[in-house]
Amino acid sequence: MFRIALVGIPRWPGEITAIHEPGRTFGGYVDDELVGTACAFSTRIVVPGGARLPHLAVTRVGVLPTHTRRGVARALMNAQLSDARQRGVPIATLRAAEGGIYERYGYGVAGWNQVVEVAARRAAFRAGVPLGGPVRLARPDERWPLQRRIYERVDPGWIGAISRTDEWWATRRVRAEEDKQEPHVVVHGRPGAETGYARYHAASGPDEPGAVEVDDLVAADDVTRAALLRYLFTIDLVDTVRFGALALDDPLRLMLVDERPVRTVAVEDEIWLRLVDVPAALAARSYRGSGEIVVGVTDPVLPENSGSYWISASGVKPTTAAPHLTVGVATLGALYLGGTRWAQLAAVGRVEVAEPGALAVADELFATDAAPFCGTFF
Ligand SMILES: CC(=O)SCCNC(=O)CCNC(=O)[C@H](O)C(C)(C)COP(=O)(O)OP(=O)(O)OC[C@H]1O[C@@H](n2cnc3c(N)ncnc32)[C@H](O)[C@@H]1OP(=O)(O)O
Repeated sequence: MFRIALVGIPRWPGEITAIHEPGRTFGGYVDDELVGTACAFSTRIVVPGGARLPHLAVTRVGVLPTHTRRGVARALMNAQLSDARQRGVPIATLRAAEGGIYERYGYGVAGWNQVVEVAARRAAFRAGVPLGGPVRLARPDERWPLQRRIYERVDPGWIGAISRTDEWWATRRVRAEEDKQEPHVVVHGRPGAETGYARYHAASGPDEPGAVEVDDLVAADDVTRAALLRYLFTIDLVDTVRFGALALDDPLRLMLVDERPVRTVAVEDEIWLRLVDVPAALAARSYRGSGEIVVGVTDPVLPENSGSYWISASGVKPTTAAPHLTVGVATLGALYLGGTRWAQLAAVGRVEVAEPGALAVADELFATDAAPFCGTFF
């Protein structure tokens, strides 16, 4: 059904149950006919301060073209959110097929990624960039279990990173292996103690001889990362290395003598974030500085989130005090990982400001060191 809703998805070759987590698929029915779905993977997400919170990775939202625009998706999204709330999941995120759909359900854009192309033959590393240890290519039979083992060992801790489930790996594996171009996995670190990998394949466009696309890049440290990049930039006959998703503040440019071989060809919204349990999610992240503010939140879909919250570096608690700043839950979702500033959203009318000085306090409280980035597509 989802393949009919989202035109262009290839037929799934195996058992569909392998890619659906039990209990996480909602169906929308009209007269006993299945006309819509909303699915999810149960993972964990890293929030500012490093806590890993239960997280719903929402995916495969679709309604048959014969039944769109009559509230099926709305019913599915609302049911999914209520269910997550009851199960104690404080955060949901998704990747949006279109930008105009999900804000009405309380999702805001909390993180972006950039698509980057590197003219590999011109990419010379600066003297201070680590050489890294030797790399090796994974054998086809070990490719997938090895990626998973390394991902779980590295256990990415950047803000916005998520864990990956059985169903997620099953989906990725089949989709990557059915591609015309075989995936290759290059690995860094001693066998049994690998510290990172990059998965890439030859670009398939007829006008792209000599181009490879990197679909996944995971490194435990700077040494590993440098080693994997050095490998990718020195493959014979490869002129262009395209990274499908890097963090906005990725240091790649800074590693090179000349930055110009690195070109950002697109910036895309990546993390659409929904605070399912506002007090739990606010209390789970860290805050900076000595300021304090009262934030008012409105959430028509999950009204139990509506209210005022006192926020400071020492904690978060509900309050009856009048809010300094008031936002819809989608705007709070956009702010939550620190990727957007309160002052910016106030300037475009997305924050109701009762106390103008509170904007600078809020920006200091919510500030983080790194741009939020997930790096896991679902
Ligand atoms: C996370 C992911 O899975 S991304 C993949 C999303 N899926 C797709 O793009 C597949 C193709 N599209 C579809 O299946 C459907 O059109 C859906 C799922 C996007 C929407 O389903 P519908 O049942 O038509 O949505 P529903 O009738 O509940 O509409 C709810 C609201 O969203 C709006 N809306 C629905 N689709 C869109 C859209 N593509 N762009 C903008 N607004 C939209 C409706 O106008 C309605 O607005 P309102 O609340 O102001 O009345």
